[in-house]
Parts: sequence; C-alpha cells; structure tokens
Amino acid sequence: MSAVDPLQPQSTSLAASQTPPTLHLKNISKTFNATRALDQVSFDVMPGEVHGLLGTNGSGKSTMVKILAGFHVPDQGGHMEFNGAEVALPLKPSDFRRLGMSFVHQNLGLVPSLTVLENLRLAQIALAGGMRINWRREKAAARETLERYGVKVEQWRRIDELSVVNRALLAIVRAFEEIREECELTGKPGLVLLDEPTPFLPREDVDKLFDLVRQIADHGSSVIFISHDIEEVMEITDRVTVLRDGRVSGEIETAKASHEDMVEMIIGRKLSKSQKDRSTDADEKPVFASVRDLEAPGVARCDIDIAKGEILGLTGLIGSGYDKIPYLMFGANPALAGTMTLADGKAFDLVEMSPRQAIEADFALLPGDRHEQSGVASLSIFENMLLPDLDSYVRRGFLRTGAMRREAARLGREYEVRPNDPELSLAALSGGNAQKVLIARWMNRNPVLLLLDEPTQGVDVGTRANIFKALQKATTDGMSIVCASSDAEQLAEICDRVLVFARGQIVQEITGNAVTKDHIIGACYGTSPRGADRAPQTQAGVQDEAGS
Ligand SMILES: Nc1ncnc2c1ncn2[C@@H]1O[C@H](COP(=O)(O)OP(=O)(O)OP(=O)(O)O)[C@@H](O)[C@H]1O
Repeated sequence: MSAVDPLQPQSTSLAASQTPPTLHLKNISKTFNATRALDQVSFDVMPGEVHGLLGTNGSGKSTMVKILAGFHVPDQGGHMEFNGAEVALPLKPSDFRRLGMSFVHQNLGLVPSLTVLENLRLAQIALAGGMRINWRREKAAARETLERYGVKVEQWRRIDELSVVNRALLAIVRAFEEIREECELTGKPGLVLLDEPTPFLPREDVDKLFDLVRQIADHGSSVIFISHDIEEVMEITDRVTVLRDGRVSGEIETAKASHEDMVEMIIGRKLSKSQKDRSTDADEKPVFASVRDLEAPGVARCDIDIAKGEILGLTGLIGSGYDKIPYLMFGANPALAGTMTLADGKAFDLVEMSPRQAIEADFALLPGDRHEQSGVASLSIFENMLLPDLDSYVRRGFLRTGAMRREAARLGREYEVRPNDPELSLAALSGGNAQKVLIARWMNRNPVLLLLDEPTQGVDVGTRANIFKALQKATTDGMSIVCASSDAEQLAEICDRVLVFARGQIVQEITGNAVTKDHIIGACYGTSPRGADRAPQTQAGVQDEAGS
C-alpha cells in the first residue's frame, strides 16, 4: 500500500459531494500466534460523531486501538483512510500529529516523574530540540490550556502527586489540545480515541469529561469512546460498533437502541438480571467481624460491623475515604488506630496488622489497581491463579504443575477467561480477562472475608453478571464480602447494605429495599431522601453531611 500525504486528500471513499468519514477502516485483521484478535474489521467514524467501540473482554477493542496508535502492525490486506485520504499501515509516530489523531490509553500515558506543565507541553518541549526552552512561554500556554478546559491543577505539581481524577482529566485535555491545534492549522476534523477513560471517575467528573467530548464533537472532530459502562455509552455516543470475537457483530445508532439492545448486541444473548434477595435483614445475620475506632489518613474514626454471609458495600465520592477501608482491614496499609474483632474472639490491632496475618486468618484482598498490585504480568495464568496455594500442590518436594494446569483450566471455564489457556502469560490477556483470573484466584481460596476494591472494573456486562452470581453463592455458603466501589449500579445489584462515606466518615447506612442505584447516588451527593434510611452511623458530634 503506498502512502500519500494525508493532508492532501487524493481519493475519497464516498461520492465527491459527500463528506468523507473522518476515519474509514476496511478489513483490518490482526493475528497473535494462534489468536485471531481482529478479523476483517471495517467501520467508519463520521465528522462530529462520538462513536462507541464496544465488545466483551477480549473482543479486540484494545488491539484496534493499538493498531490505530501504530503499536501493532496489522495483518496484510487492511485499508485505512483519514478525511478521505489513504493512509499507509502501520501508522508511523509522525502520522498522528499530521492527521490530527490523539489517544488517551487506559494507563493515561503521562510521565509520573514530570510536572503537569512538562506533561502538557511534552511535544512542544521535545520539538525545541537543543534550543533553550522558553519556560515563560510554555507556562503561559499551559495556563491557557488548563483554563480553556476548566481543569484546576497546579502546573508545577508532579503527576504522581495528583489525584486519579486530575490525572485522567489532564490526559484527556492534552489529547484534545493536540488535535485542536492541528485542526485549526488544517481546517479538517481530527479524531480523539478514549480507551476506557472513565472507570476511576465519579459522576461529576464524568460530566466534566462528557462536556469536553461534546465540545470537541461540536467543532466537527470525532471521538471514539471505548467503555464497558452501557449507561455512559448511551449518554455520550451517537453510534456504536460492536466487536465480538474479533469481528464486527453489529452497528447501531444509539438513539434507536435501548440499554437491553446494547447488552444483547455485546454478549449475543439477553441478560436476565438477578434480583438480589434482601428478605433477610442484615441485622438478623450474626456479626462476623466488628471494626472499632478505625482511624487512618483520610479516614476519621468509624465503626463497621460485617455480618456473616453479607455483602457490605462501601461508597462515596472520590476522596471520601471509603476505598481505603479494604486495605486497612487487610493490613495492606497501617491504620492510625482501630481494632477488628471476629465472632470467634480473634482480635487484630489494625495499626500493627500485616497482610500475612490477614492471609493466615483466611482473608483475601483484590486490589483495584490490578496492573500494579494484583497479578504478575510475566507469570502464566495458572501461576497467577494458584500462587497463594502453591503449598497444596507440592508433593514429595515436587510441584505438581499438571494438577495446577488442570485446576487453572477449570477455573478459567468457570470465570470465562478467554482464551482459556493456562500457559499464556497474564500479559497476553485483555484487561478484563486478567481481572477474571485474579477474581478466580481469590474466590477459589474460599476466604472467610473477601475484601474487594472495584472488582469488576473493565469487566464486560456478561461476565459481570457471572461474577455477581459467584459472589452471591459464596455468601450463601457463609463468606462475608466487603466491596468498595464507586459504581452505584453494581452496589445496588449485589449488596445487602451500603455505607456511604463523606470526608472520611460514614454518613449514611442504606439497607433493605432502599439499596437502589438512585438512592446510593443521592446519598453520595447528599440528596438522598432520609426517611428511607436507617439512622446514619455517624460519631457523636460529627455533622451528617448527607443530610445537610
Ligand atoms: N500481545 C498479545 N499477545 C497475545 N495475544 C494477545 C495480545 N494482545 C491481545 N491478545 C489477544 O487478543 C484478543 C483481543 O484482546 P484485546 O485486548 O484487544 O481485547 P479487548 O476487547 O480490548 O478486551 P478488554 O475489554 O478486556 O480490554 C484476546 O484474545 C487477547 O488475549
């Protein structure tokens, strides 16, 4: 395929009178060894369109992103046009700027040790080459950019000092800014690709992001939006393309589809929603663990009881402290004060507690940051799944790897890991499939207390439902589960009880029929109808923020 100057369109895919698509992809395929990750994928993204790219875990979305980002070389035979001009594949790093394409990857692509200013102006600073950098000018440009998008961060802060929310917003602003400059120069629409940009963002920040997305689309540029959150997809996209097993399985205008239609297009079947049985009041279940006077950075003194066989949800806005609790209860982060006492009398000082003690007591923790804290990317799936159980696979000094592989394959089937090949390294799996491996690892140990931080982040709707069923079943067998999550829908679906945090304190306890998505969101923003809830578990003298 011969390259032409993308800024000088020479052929159009549509009739001359029609506006060509911003992006036209035809027959894009990608094979990794035995895996056909993409198989003859074709779709168009029109100017000013927000286009959803959806699909189950492992359906090929990230592979497509990586081809568009020039990271993967596609198989022979694919064809790409940008604003009507043919573009040679694989794309070269210099193509993106010239075309007006920019990306926000799942890891955001910021350099943690550099400042906000340096990250924002990285390209311009790099282009300065050996010349002296005019910091005054760069600073003014960065200030103008941040003001344009209403993002309030200090320019001299290092990225690793920023909150997750501000990192995400900064990455998105940088991507938008890259194409804004380019589009002003060329007078042609650009394309921003957002690969699951919202999993860490609370609703108010998602709103901010969506405002930015609309701003970009209103100016004629296009956005590809990848997400497993169907509601967000319904809200922000104009049209979606759905991938299944590497092929396009459908395309639909968002306005013509219902939530259920979208789910069915993605997983290929209707999803029957399991109705959580809340007929047994949480108070009727015996207490399994009592946390008392827990205090830690970002967490004010609080008391939490967890019943046997209960799923207890913890939530709140970002920074409210709820997400710190699972780590404190596992001894992964030390508390400033607090104890945890189990029904059998065993007591833990949460200031001194270590993860080793937690594991000995049959607790398990699934951290939210699965890339850094959960799995070992270079180890195989079977090693990752059975790592905590190695002892039970040693016989006469030998590791029974055959038995480990068989057990890993069984778990892989149960948790729908794709491809279900225990030999593959964790790194070869898609993000959602890697998460399934780690959930299977801990569920398989049958802990007495399972501590979860955002357990289904990046997991597709079908598998989510299966994981919820597995959690539900585990509680009927007596497991107690604490689930910290910002996903109100998930909490409403699985939890018996939800504690809502604000400024490090528990401000509401929601139980029984009040455990609904709207109610949980309302409580997070302090607008929940109070009558439906129990008395809040606030300490004496603490302001009830939810009510004020
Ligand atoms: N570097 C690689 N080596 C081998 N196989 C790979 C590699 N990258 C992806 N795959 C395989 O290609 C398929 C598509 O993966 P991809 O990451 O594109 O899925 P995805 O739709 O982005 O999934 P998720 O929603 O979980 O992020 C999967 O079967 C995956 O295991």
